[in-house]
Amino acid sequence: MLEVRDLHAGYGKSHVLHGVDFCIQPGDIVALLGRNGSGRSTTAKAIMGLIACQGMVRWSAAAGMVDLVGRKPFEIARLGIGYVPENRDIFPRLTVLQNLLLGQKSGGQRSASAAGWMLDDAWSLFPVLRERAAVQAGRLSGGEQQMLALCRTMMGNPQLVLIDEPSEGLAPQMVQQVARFMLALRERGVAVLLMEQKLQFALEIANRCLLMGHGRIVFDGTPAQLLADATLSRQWLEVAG
Ligand SMILES: Nc1ncnc2c1ncn2[C@@H]1O[C@H](COP(=O)(O)OP(=O)(O)OP(=O)(O)O)[C@@H](O)[C@H]1O
Repeated sequence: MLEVRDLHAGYGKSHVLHGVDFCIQPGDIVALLGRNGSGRSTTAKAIMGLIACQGMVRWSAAAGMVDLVGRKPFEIARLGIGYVPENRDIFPRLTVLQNLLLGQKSGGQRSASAAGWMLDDAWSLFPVLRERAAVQAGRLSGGEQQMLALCRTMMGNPQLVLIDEPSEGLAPQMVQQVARFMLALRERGVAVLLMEQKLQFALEIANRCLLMGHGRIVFDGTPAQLLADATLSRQWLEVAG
């Protein structure tokens, strides 16, 4: 469904991605792992059209196969790819409900056959959001803001969602809720690309993992394969919880 080939991107003269290759299939939860600064967020920004890039990013949308390179972020969102950036990107002065309804407007078209993601889905996965529906998003705790950011993106009805460091700064109980959220997405056939620093969290929920190093994918396999190779972790990952 998403095929990334020979992707190059960076910031001005700083070349960060040096030919990234990977694929994501429907219902996959793929963890993109690597040391700090290895280029995980840059990969997400390049796929979303937020920074200039070269290479190929093929996406099978409802209308057929399209190349995303050179498209604008709003077009990419409408084609069915959601993005939850590390800073969560919610509107702090709007209420929880207003944030969710805005998310509905920014996403792709709902097909007649697909029920799509509804407010009730957000409420049932994260009941605290319903309780706080009329509260300004800026007044929520960090964990609640993360829940809101995840649900807001889902209101756009993406088939693939790129989630950057969702566990960052969250209490362990909240991290478990985020994990349950991702497993609920998989049940609906939504694919996830998870940029994560916490190895244990990522490997518990992912069915595949990619390791980034030197601006490329240096490993693509299952969590079990990664865990079986201590050299890989030593070489490409920091010790992470
Ligand atoms: N806006 C920017 N301008 C210039 N350089 C940047 C910018 N954003 C990131 N970089 C640099 O690009 C490299 C890759 O950063 P990126 O954020 O993609 O890494 P990461 O793997 O997501 O790790 P982290 O979680 O630490 O951000 C780093 O060297 C970083 O300093």
